[in-house]
Amino acid sequence: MEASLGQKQKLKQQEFTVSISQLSASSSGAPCSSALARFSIEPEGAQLRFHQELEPSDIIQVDIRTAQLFKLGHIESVCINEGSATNKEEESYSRGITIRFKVEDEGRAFHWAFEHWKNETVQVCAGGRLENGKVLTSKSKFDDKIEASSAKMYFHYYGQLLHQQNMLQDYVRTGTYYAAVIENRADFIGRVVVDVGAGSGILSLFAAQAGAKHVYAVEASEMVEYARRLIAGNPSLGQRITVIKGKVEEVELPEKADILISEPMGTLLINERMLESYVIARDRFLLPNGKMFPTNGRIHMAPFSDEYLYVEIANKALFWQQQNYYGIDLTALHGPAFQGYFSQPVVDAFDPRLLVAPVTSHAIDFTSVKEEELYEIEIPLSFIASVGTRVHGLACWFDVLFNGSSVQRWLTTAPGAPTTHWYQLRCVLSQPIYVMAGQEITGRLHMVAHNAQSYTMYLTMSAKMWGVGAEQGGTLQTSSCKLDLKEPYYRMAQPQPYAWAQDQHPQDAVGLSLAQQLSLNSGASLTQ
Ligand SMILES: C[S@@+](CC[C@H](N)C(=O)[O-])C[C@H]1O[C@@H](n2cnc3c(N)ncnc32)[C@H](O)[C@@H]1O
Repeated sequence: MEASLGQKQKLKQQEFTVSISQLSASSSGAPCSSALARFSIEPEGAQLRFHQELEPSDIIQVDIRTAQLFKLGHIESVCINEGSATNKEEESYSRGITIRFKVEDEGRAFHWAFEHWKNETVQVCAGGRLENGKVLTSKSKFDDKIEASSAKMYFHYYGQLLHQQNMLQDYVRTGTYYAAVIENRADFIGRVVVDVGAGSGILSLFAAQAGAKHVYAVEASEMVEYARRLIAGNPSLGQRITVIKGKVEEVELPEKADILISEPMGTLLINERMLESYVIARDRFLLPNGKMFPTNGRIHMAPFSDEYLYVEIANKALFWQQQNYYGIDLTALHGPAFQGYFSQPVVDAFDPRLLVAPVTSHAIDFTSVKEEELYEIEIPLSFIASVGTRVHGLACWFDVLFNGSSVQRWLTTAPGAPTTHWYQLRCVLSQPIYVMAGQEITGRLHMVAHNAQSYTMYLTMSAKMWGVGAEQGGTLQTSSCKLDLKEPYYRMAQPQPYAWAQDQHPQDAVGLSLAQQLSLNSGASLTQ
């Protein structure tokens, strides 16, 4: 079944052997006959034709754009359409064709193919008006909010095996997923699972290992071809996995899921805006009270002090202080260049001893958050400084929880924990603030989603009045910055265990080529 789906792009058709009988106002209860159901692309759009074995000339043509398919039972469906028999006079009444499949899986595949080819028609008719007056649009929720060029680069990136390998080789990540699934077999055994953004298909295979009845692996990039191969190479698991190419915002599935599994986390949890797709998949495919793996996530934040990092960033703009660059004074651009460097969040693994106050957290419950709530995230900040120091900005990281029925497992990207390919993220203030031990630091982190699958970050941090006059309120110093989460500064060459940071300062790892930075992380090239 998978092979013929895979070849569809080349063959431009897909076939199923079924039994059919026709129901209509004028002919009821016609006998069942064996037929070849063929989906194909014709000049007028995608078509479904039934070629009957006994009367090969009697072809029943179904216009998928207007037809509807309903399940009658495990192996029986009905297709309601306004088609015509090609060898007969035009008939203008609606009719039903009962379709019987040999096994349930075949019916499931047929339903999937029907919806898939219908979508294909929608693409062909993008924005066009159909004869029945319905306006079809190819724009999905994803297309509405994401710039086409961003999506193209994004799915191109994930279509390459090397980037999937990079994620698979993050053993903290993949090992935690494996443990969370296998330790919670009870949540998978006999269940229908949807893998949201399946990539290589690894999580679908884990779900099948844990005893899932059926897994729908939905993936929008060209990685589906490799996922199919990987799944076919593990046949005992693969027979319970259907790979579906498309965006979770657009594909149709033949049944609802008991559990969703996904790895939608980008840098700082929210980069790439895939959490929104996870939430849309929940609303489209998950049964009420179904489970989500992961179930919820938290963004953690704390002020940090890192003189080396600050000087390193400030020094990057020194180039623009040259007054005689081939006879040209560059200093007019020093200001914007300086601000530009400080608008890049820094991604690296830092020593948690750089944190200067206890952590504050922002929780997101994937099972209940509304998609729109992820468009703009506002986090009030309030910390008590543990030491007197210069605060250079806000350090951030995240974790997610797999809230299984048997075991609760956290995947953390915290500083000091084993390093993941997400590392941690730091927003560096161009104007550091001075604090005394015990002084309150307030502020806010405001993140606004943009159509290039990331966020603009607005950070404000203030040191509250201290000592005499403090009772009047008021702030002593305030520093703000605007950053683009899509343009981080990747500061590390290789994923390192945390032990690295204890005897060697992270600053030693600076000066990477762009190529090195690109190979770092699943988010890296997306951000260039
Ligand atoms: C971070 S990767 C995870 C891949 C795989 N699940 C794993 O854990 O190794 C996210 C995958 O989701 C896919 N993806 C992102 N948004 C999607 C969407 N809206 N619909 C379908 N696939 C999507 C990407 O192409 C990518 O392969």
